Amino acid sequence: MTEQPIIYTEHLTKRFGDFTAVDAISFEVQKGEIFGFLGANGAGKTTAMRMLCGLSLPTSGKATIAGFDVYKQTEKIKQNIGYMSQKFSLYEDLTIKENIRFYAGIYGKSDAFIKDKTAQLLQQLNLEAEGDKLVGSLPLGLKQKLAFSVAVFHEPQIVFLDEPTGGVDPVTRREFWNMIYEAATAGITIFVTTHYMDEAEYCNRISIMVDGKIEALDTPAGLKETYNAATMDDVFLQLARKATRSDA
Ligand SMILES: Nc1ncnc2c1ncn2[C@@H]1O[C@H](COP(=O)(O)OP(=O)(O)OP(=O)(O)O)[C@@H](O)[C@H]1O
Repeated sequence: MTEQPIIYTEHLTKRFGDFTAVDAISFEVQKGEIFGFLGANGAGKTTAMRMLCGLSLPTSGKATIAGFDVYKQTEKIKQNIGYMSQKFSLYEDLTIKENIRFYAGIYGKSDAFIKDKTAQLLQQLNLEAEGDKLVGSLPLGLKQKLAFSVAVFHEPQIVFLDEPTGGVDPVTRREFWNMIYEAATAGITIFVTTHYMDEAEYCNRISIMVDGKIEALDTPAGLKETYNAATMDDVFLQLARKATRSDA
């Protein structure tokens, strides 16, 4: 028997007035998968992701996240997911420990859970002595790794990452992806947008959006074969060239 997909969408659509930002997308993601969600600027990725996170109601179509309905069970969805992006992450004017406590508190974790897991997290990031430092004083790469750790702190079923490594140096991006792999191995499903094609190669499967539609969806190897391309960069460019949207 196959497991229920952890993310399921069918003709999921979002219109703003008469503009269709997300146009009838249908796909499934399995538990523990690392799923890359690619597309040129303006393709509709953020709009789609906001619907999947229960932050924005679809205009039409269906979607369930961890079995919860995106129309009726948005609170359940929020409890079962983690989220981070380059734009929205930690509070710069709180310390590392304060940030952890704040986010863990939102998810109703016990003091004992927070204490144990905080020690574990600080050790993993080699930050044992830095817990009382302000997050604003940390370098960007470290801030992003910390933000990821905080996004999965409450052990969500899925974590949504919106361009999590934007502006981060290649070595730190590599380390960041090691953390993603560890989380996926622990059973957390990863849904990630990125503009870096080397990162796309690290995903189990990738979808590529063009003008609100999913134009391609496969493994990196499968996409390269279909588009007769040597690299993911080449696949992406072939598809992105089809875009007609003005901000794409
Ligand atoms: N609230 C809104 N009202 C009207 N149009 C919107 C709104 N939000 C997004 N759009 C439009 O929908 C389209 C898709 O935007 P979206 O931000 O989802 O794209 P994206 O693929 O995430 O792009 P980027 O990589 O630049 O973040 C764009 O043309 C954008 O201008």
